[in-house]
Amino acid sequence: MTASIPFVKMNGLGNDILVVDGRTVPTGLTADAIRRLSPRAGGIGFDQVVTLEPDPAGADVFMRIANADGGEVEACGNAARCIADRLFAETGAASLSINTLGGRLSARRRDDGIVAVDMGHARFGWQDIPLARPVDDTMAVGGVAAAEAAGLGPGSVANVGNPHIVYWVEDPDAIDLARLGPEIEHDALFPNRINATLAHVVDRARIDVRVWERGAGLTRACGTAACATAALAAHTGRTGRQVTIGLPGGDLEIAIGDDRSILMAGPVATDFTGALDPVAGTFVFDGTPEPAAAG
Ligand SMILES: N[C@@H](CCC[C@H](N)C(=O)O)C(=O)O
Repeated sequence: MTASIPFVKMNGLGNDILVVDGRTVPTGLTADAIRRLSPRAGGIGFDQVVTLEPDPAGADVFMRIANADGGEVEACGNAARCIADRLFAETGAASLSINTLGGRLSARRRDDGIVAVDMGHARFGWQDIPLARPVDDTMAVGGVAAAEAAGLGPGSVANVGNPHIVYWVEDPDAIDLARLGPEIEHDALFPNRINATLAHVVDRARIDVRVWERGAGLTRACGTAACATAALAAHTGRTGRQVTIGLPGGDLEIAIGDDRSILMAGPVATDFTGALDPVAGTFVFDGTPEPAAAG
C-alpha cells in the first residue's frame, strides 16, 4: 500500500485536468494508475493529468503531462492555464514561466482575471510534426485513408509543442469524429500519432471546431488544437491573426504573431479535491461538489 497524495481536479472549458504536486516529493504516479483513474465512470474523470515538478532549467515549474491513456505528451494548453491559475493563487504572482517537454511557456493573469499563455511558436515542416514521409505542402496533406474515405479534403498540419492535423469542413457536427478520430490518430503517416480537428471557418475572426485528442478521445476543449487551428488559418489566409476558436466547451481567444508566436487566453475552473494512491489507482474525494457526470 503506497501513501496517498492529494489531487485537485480542474477544467479548462470542460477539458478535464487532474493536477498533482511533485515539487517537493515525487508523486510516483504510474501509467497504470492513470488509466484506472481517468474514466468518468468509476474513476475521477479526466482527459489529462499534470504533475508539477521542479524545473532543472530554471522555469518556475515543470509541467509533466499525461493523457488519459497513460501516455506522456509534450503540451496541453488548457492544463497550462489551469496550473498558472493555481500557482498565481498560491504565490500571489501575476506572471510565471512553465517548462514542458514541448518547450517553455509563459503565463500571466490579465486585468480581467483571465489567464493568458504564450504558447511558443507554430512549426509547419513535415519533419516538425513529424510525418512519416516528406510532403510537398503541409497545408494540404492527403493520403490519410480514413479522412479520404469520409470525403474530407486534405488537412493542414502543425506542431505547437504537440502534433495536430486540421481538416477544413463546412459542418464539424455532421462528421462522425468519434469513429474517424481513432483512425486518423493512428494512421501510419503519423509516427507519433496525432490530434485531429474538424474546423469550420465562420468568418475572418471566428472558427468553430471539434477535436479528437490523441490518447484522450473526444474532448470538450483542446487548447493546443485551438492554437494550431488559429496558426494554420492565419498562415493559409483563411482568417486574420486574432481569432476566437469556438469549442464544444466554450471560446478561446488566440492571437498569432508575425513570427508564428501564439498567445492563448481563456477561462479555467476548479471542480473538487481528493487524494489518490499513485500506484493502485484508487482515490477518495474530500471536497464538494462531487464530480460531474460525463459531458
Ligand atoms: N487537452 C490538451 C492537449 C493534451 C495533449 C494531447 N491530447 C496530445 O496527445 O498531444 C490541450 O488543451 O491542449
